[in-house]
Order: sequence, then structure tokens, then C-alpha cells
Amino acid sequence: MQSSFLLPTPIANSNSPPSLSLRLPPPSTRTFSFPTGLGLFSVGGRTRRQLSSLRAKPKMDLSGGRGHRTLLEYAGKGGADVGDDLAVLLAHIQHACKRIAAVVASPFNAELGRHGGGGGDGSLSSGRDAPKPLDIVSNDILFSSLQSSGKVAVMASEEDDVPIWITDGGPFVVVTDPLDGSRNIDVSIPTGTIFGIYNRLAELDHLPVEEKAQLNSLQSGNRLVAAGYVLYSSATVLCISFGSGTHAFTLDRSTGEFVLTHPSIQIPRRGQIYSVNDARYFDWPDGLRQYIDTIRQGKGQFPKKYSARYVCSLVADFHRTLIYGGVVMNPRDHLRLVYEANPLSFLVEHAGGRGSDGKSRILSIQPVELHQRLPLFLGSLEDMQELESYDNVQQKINPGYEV
Ligand SMILES: O=P(O)(O)OC[C@H]1O[C@](O)(COP(=O)(O)O)[C@@H](O)[C@@H]1O
Repeated sequence: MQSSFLLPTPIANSNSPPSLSLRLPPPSTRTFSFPTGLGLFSVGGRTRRQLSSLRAKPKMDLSGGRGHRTLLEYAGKGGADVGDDLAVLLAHIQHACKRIAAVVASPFNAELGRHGGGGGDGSLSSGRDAPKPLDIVSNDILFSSLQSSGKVAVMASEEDDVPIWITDGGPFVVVTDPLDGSRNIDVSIPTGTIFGIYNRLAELDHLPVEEKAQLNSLQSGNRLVAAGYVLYSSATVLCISFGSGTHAFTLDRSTGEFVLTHPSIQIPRRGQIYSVNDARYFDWPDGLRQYIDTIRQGKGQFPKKYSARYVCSLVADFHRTLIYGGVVMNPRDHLRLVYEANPLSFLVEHAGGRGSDGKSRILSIQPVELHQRLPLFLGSLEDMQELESYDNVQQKINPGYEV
């Protein structure tokens, strides 16, 4: 059988794209793909005309003709111009997240999963310090980056009991869940970092350190200056909003840069996917059961049967929802207002969606405790409105599930 192939010809001028010479396949032969420098071209079964139109197609340009735009270019003066302080902080956060991406993917850390190694006192029988679980390692990485940025007054982390005061002059407050979904890490399921950035409240500067650390960290979500997450998955994706649109950048491992791949994300007004831990069905209130039963059968406001997807890793479930639409939820008091619900609600709202506790808009809730937990529903506007029209969607009992 004659095979088909495309050969890159020598490049005479490095500014011009490589041209392709081709021998056409007989009709309906197998499909082959070849790297050409312009991406993978699949040629099986295509006519010469189809191929030349493929060749003529320009590469997708996300930067208005200036090449791929990186996160730091985007945030800088030629882009969103978020201000020097925030740009510096962002540079440190993205650096920390690249390190976390490397740590969670490393074969040498795989066994550290949730519980870490060694004895209860943190030591090994050999006398060395026991390795730390990956969520603690991630917390340490973020802390050290925030500290070296010089831009952070206080960091409040899901991993720490109390917020840590870093520097008096720091203009920002950072709240974070450094490694969400870490319970899945032993089996290489995606994980993520979530962060929110507030301005330091200068009017609290006169208070004792513990008090001002606490109060700065308890700001309501509608005061967020920026929020984001980093998904550690088949690709490492950093999604961020500075309060004007939600944009995602994918890590280019060849350059180490986050490159803008999803500018101005708009969550579809309707999705066809719901994301929840279905095993809790019998602990759900009637309203939530009815809602899920209805959309599953295609009997809701959108006359299509919904599909279920649940990774059990909030960042992954949220990222899919942001791109494909639908709703992602955890109806019990489990996820944290400060570290998870507020940043993700900020992102979904700036993409045209909604974040709610089943009754109220998340960003309007005033946190009263740092580690406060609540039911969380995030998603497409119309799906969220339909969900909230069922009065009773918050799971009040929380029997302490083992897995
Ligand atoms: O057990 P549930 O209710 O399905 O909760 C799963 C959720 O908990 C999380 O693992 C976060 O919980 P932790 O902060 O305790 O790890 C999310 O990533 C996930 O969406």
C-alpha cells in the first residue's frame, strides 16, 4: 500500500514558515501525522486542495500579532498593567507554582501523598527529618516565594492554624489553599493551588500583629484584587482574574513561561454537566435530590439529559466547569470560604457565572472565621439560577465520610 507523507523542506529563511512538499495518498488510505514545525498535520484521505488550505491557515495568534503573550507580559505595562507591586507578586506566585508542579510530578515525591513518611515526631529512625507531605511542602514553597517578593504583609493558608505576618510594608494579603485535592495525589489525579489577593488594610496597621493578621485575612470576597488557581494536570494551567475578565495561561515547558491560551473566558450560560459526589445522595436535602434527578432525566429548564463528572479535586472540577459550563458543587459544609470559595467565585463571576452557597452570593458573605466551611456551588448563570430555585440544596448533615 502506498503511504502518504509530508516532508518539511529546508528552511531558506528562518523568518518564513517551513513549506511542505507532499505525495498525495490514494483516496481513503490510513491517516498519518507529522511534526512540521507548524503543529501536527493529519493528511490521510485529504485532497491536494484541502491540504493547501491547511497550509495557508495562519497559526492562531493570541496577542494581536506580537507572538504568544506570557503571563508577565499580560500583567505588565503593555498589557493589563496591574501595577508594579502586583506584577512582582505575580512573578513570585507563578514561580512557586512551577516549583509545586515539579514537586507533585516528581517520582521521588510520589510516596509522600497525604501523610508523609517517618515517625509521629517528624523524624526518621535514621535521625534525619521525615519528608513532609506534599501539601506542607507546597505551603512552604508558597510561603517562601511570598516572603521573598517583599509584597505580602500577611499570608493565610489552609495549612496553617493562624495567618502569618510577613512584612509591615507589604501592600498585599494572600490567602491560599496551596495544594487542593492532595488526597488524590498518590494516584496522579490532578491537584491545584488556589489563591486570592487583597490589599492590606492600612487602617489596621496600629493593631497588634495577631489581630491585624486575622482581620486582614477575613476580608470579604468582594474586596479581592485578584484571584487565581493553578491546575497541575496533563498541562499546568494558571487561571487568573485581576477583576476584569478571567484568563488562563498554560505552562510551556520548553520555555518555562505561562502562555496565554484562554483569553477572556466566558463560561457558557448553560452547561450539560453536573459535578458532585453522588455517593452522598442519601444525605442530601430534598431540594438537591430533586434538582439532580430532574436535570439527569433532561426534565429541567434545559431539555437535555445532563452528564456527571466528578474528579474529587476541586480545581480540576472547577476548571472543567469554567470551560464547558454546568455546575460544580459540594453541598456539605466542607470547602473553605476564605481559601477556596471566594477565589473561585471571583473567577467564575468574572467569566460571567455565579458562585453561591445555595442561597447567597459567596462574594457577599462576610467571613467570621478563617477556616470557615460552607456549601459551595459554582457554575453557569442559568444552571445556577435553576439550582437555587430549588429552595433546599444545602446538605445540613455531615456524617464524617471516610473517603
Ligand atoms: O469528600 P467530598 O465531599 O467529595 O469532598 C471532596 C472535595 O474536598 C477536597 O478534596 C478538598 O478537601 P481537603 O481540603 O480536605 O483536601 C476537594 O478537592 C474536593 O472537591
